[in-house]
Amino acid sequence: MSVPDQIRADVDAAKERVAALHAELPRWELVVWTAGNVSERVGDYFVIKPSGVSYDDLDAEAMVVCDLDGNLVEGTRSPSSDTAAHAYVYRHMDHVGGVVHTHSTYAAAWAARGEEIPCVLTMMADEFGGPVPVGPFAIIGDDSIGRGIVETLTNHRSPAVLMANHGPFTIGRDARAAVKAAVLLEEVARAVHISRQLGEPQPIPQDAVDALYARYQNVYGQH
Ligand SMILES: O=C(CO)[C@@H](O)[C@@H](O)COP(=O)(O)O
Repeated sequence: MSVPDQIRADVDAAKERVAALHAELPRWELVVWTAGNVSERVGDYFVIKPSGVSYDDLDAEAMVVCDLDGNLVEGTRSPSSDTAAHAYVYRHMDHVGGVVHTHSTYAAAWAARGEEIPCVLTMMADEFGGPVPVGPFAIIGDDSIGRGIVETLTNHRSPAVLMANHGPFTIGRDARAAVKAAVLLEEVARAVHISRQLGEPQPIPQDAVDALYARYQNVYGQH
């Protein structure tokens, strides 16, 4: 099988982007071995990595394509073991164009405690719009993880969720935005963890969180 001709070029471009973005996971020390994955939506399909393949071997040609039910439609290897979770998110969150899953150390440590990361840094207000929430414990193999991600992030500002006893999933308008959220998540998870070792981090007032989030989401960057 393969994708419809009218999206062939878009799928091929997404394969290049998603392959390159997988290299960002070891670059920012968000993964060990093969323990992380990135996907990007292309119409009624999404591009994702093959399961268990070294990041050194993940080029555009290695990427596989699935439909929104998580069925493999293009590629010679099995898709990521988290494909069902990515697919569930795409089916139930129309605005999401990219999904990332890692087991990054500090975010996983907060997930192991089932504790949300409090909004005590301006970087958290900027990128997450408040605390980073915890999602329910769910075992890989069906829609449980995807359902937990969607239930937690629907109507929530955060693009990241700490799945209890597991690790972070992030979402974005595209795969790059989801990777960025995963990178900043691990940074704030580490900083708040370190802060709490020496005292009690101080929450940012809600009006300041709202102002910082609005600026960062709508003004920050090149214009
Ligand atoms: O933690 C798990 C499996 O338990 C996965 O998220 C991780 O190993 C990545 O798996 P894939 O290589 O994407 O299949």
